[in-house]
Amino acid sequence: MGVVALVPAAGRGERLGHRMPKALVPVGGVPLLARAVRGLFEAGCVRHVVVAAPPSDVEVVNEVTAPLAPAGGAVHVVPGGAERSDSVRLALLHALRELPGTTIVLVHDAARAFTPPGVVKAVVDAVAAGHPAVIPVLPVADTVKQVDAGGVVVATPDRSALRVVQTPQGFDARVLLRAHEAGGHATDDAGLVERLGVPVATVPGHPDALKITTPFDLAVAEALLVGGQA
Ligand SMILES: Nc1ccn([C@@H]2O[C@H](COP(=O)(O)OP(=O)(O)OP(=O)(O)O)[C@@H](O)[C@H]2O)c(=O)n1
Ligand SMILES: C[C@](O)(CO)[C@H](O)COP(=O)(O)O
Repeated sequence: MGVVALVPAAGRGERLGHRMPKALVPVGGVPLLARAVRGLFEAGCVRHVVVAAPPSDVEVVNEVTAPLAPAGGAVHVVPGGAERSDSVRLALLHALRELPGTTIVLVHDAARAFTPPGVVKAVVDAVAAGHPAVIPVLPVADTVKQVDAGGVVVATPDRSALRVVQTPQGFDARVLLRAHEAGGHATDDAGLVERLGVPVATVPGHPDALKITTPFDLAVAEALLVGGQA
């Protein structure tokens, strides 16, 4: 089973508002990207990771991630693109060109630095069991409203049928390639796969797999470390 993980890490982190790219921002002294990559390897089923780095930071990203690879594995770093989907596409093409035998591809945000290895394993197991696309999800805790352009409520969707989506998202490599070859952008890779009409299965996500987006999220991440939870 050839499992390769792609880690889009080329975002600027505008909402975090740090002076360095978000992937390199440290929590407890360790960059978010290094934590995310370490979690992937700790799952025990990933040997190769392809990181899409900010184009001006390829070298530093290489220095940060190269030592994390297990024996027989490696971290490959490629320059990312303008949007997340572009970064994933560039990493995917690199993986399929340089790592023949890749059958399962995970796509994991650098910003989800505290994702438990058990979530990674559950996604891989579900793809290996025959699901072409698998995403980790959580139930929605709050009541959700749909609003119009003016912010006026137009509907209250049934939240029992809604899920919050995390990463890593796992795919049969051929399906993910087809989805990216079809082009376009989506906020997650499952969104591209859905457009092919391919079913996307779900497995339970984990609250620790939060996406570190804002300064508040970074404070939550620091608190998880202090509390010994992550
Ligand atoms: N052109 C881009 C944009 C985003 N990402 C990555 O996609 C993941 C999810 O994106 P998000 O957390 O929203 O990060 P940013 O785009 O950096 O955040 P912001 O919108 O606040 O700038 C991150 O690991 C980010 O580095 C990427 O690889 N290439
Ligand atoms: C892929 C993702 O993490 C799933 O929740 C998310 O869609 C990426 O978020 P972004 O802020 O739109 O880049």
